[in-house]
Amino acid sequence: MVKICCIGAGYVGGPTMAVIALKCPSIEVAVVDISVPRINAWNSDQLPIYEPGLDDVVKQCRGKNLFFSTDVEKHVREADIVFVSVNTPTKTQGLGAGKAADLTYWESAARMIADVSKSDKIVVEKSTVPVKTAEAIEKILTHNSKGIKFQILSNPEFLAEGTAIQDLFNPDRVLIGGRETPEGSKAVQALKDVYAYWVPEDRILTTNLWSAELSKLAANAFLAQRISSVNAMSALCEATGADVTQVSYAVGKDTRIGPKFLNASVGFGGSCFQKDILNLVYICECNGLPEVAEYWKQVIKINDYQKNRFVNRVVSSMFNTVSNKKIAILGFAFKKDTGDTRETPAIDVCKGLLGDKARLSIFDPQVTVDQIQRDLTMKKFDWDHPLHLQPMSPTTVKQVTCVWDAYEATKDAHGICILTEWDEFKNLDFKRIYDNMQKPAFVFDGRNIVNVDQLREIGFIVYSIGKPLDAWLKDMPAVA
Ligand SMILES: NC(=O)C1=CN([C@@H]2O[C@H](COP(=O)(O)OP(=O)(O)OC[C@H]3O[C@@H](n4cnc5c(N)ncnc54)[C@H](O)[C@@H]3O)[C@@H](O)[C@H]2O)C=CC1
Ligand SMILES: O=C(O)[C@H]1O[C@H](OP(=O)(O)OP(=O)(O)OC[C@H]2O[C@@H](n3ccc(=O)[nH]c3=O)[C@H](O)[C@@H]2O)[C@H](O)[C@@H](O)[C@@H]1O
Repeated sequence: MVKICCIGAGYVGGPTMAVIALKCPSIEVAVVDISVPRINAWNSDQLPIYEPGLDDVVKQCRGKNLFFSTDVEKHVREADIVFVSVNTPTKTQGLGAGKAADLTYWESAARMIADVSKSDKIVVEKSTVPVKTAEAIEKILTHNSKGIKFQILSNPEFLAEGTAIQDLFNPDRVLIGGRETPEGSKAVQALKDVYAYWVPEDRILTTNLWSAELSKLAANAFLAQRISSVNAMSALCEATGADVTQVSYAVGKDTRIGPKFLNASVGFGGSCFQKDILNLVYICECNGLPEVAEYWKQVIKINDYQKNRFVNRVVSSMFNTVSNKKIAILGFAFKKDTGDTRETPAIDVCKGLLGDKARLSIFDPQVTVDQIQRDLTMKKFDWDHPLHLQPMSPTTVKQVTCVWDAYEATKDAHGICILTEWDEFKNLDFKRIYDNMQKPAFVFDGRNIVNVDQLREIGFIVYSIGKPLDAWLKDMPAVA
């Protein structure tokens, strides 16, 4: 029986391995992690991450051919294939600080694999890593190998949160990069055989190691670039009276461009887009390509501009001050159908409003009070470290309350900011909400989910990203 071990039981390791176990009943899969609470949660009824369909997959295989454990060394030693899916945060100190990927967790995993192994293994990069990481990992493994042979493969993951199970069941492609040697090809084939249980062969792409590593960074950069492009257009739409939804639709109808990923928003969030682009920028700079680095940097600059622009709209619309005003924040997760708040635009928007002394009442159906307080007090990039290394009891922000209901959040509020596109926000009783708010009552829709005309009819002053401006807002400056 082939044995797989995955180091890192996070958003990628957990769902990916659960799906491999489900689709390959004859393979034994162990997911290991240094975080005891995380593994305990994977072994309980309350999984550590919220992902539609995941509970069902885990229930079908846990205890049969899927195991979650903190006994990292035992499972690594026994495995034929070891996936590494640990954190690769942005460095906060030293060379490349603020851009380069911090490979501390990867390196310690590689050293441990070399230490405990007693048989040949295939080691698979599942984490997103800088180009040429495989070379460094190879060196660590071979210099400590005691005669054991390791083959390194790059198998980046393309799932998106909220649709992870669907994406894993039916991936657009699986990418496997390996050394172009007979041993390398054999290892690539072994991993191909795993995916071939359920992925059609023409969707399993094989490349050299460096192409696979770079393709992952490139794919995220292209996706984020689309969002920054449409968000840049949203500012121009507001200035000219065009409607960004109509523009996106018209542009996306061109089959060469396509309709997906063209929704204007308050900005993209999530654990990877910014991190991976910063990493790409750093690699370009290190390779003497400052113009290319500058090009990709713009994607992040526009994203920051969009978040600032949103905050400035809120403040300038409300008579240039939100001091002591209650602002309801609907949605804190970085997108719907996840409880993940890593790099969510809500953090920057809330901090911006708090900077202008607002009082915030926050509601998100999947995010806890503790998480929100941690996010609003944590230093940039601290979130991307294993849980037990993060500050656990930071000071709470007094002007922030978190509630479990949108009606409670909006009661007596002066304004509402919609920051996540949760479906339930589309069906709120906005007449009831309006009646219980201070007047004039404002709605700032950062996700373009409300029916602007209906809300205006109720009496709201409405701002919706990239849509023709409310008469109220027309003469207000919206400087970013
Ligand atoms: N979150 C996402 O949607 C995607 C993430 N990725 C990439 O996958 C990698 C992992 O991301 P996530 O799963 O989101 O992170 P995560 O933070 O949810 O999970 C990483 C896990 O690794 C564990 N860990 C760290 N060092 C370890 C060690 N030496 N031994 C054992 N366990 C260790 C941590 O405790 C943590 O539970 C990152 O490189 C990320 O860029 C790639 C595609 C999608
Ligand atoms: O490497 C990763 O971590 C993953 O990053 C993204 O997945 P994810 O961040 O989970 O979610 P997305 O659906 O890509 O959304 C990212 C952000 O962009 C925003 N977005 C997305 C699409 C859009 O049209 N407009 C827009 O503002 C979302 O609201 C969200 O804040 C990629 O889509 C995955 O392919 C990749 O594997």
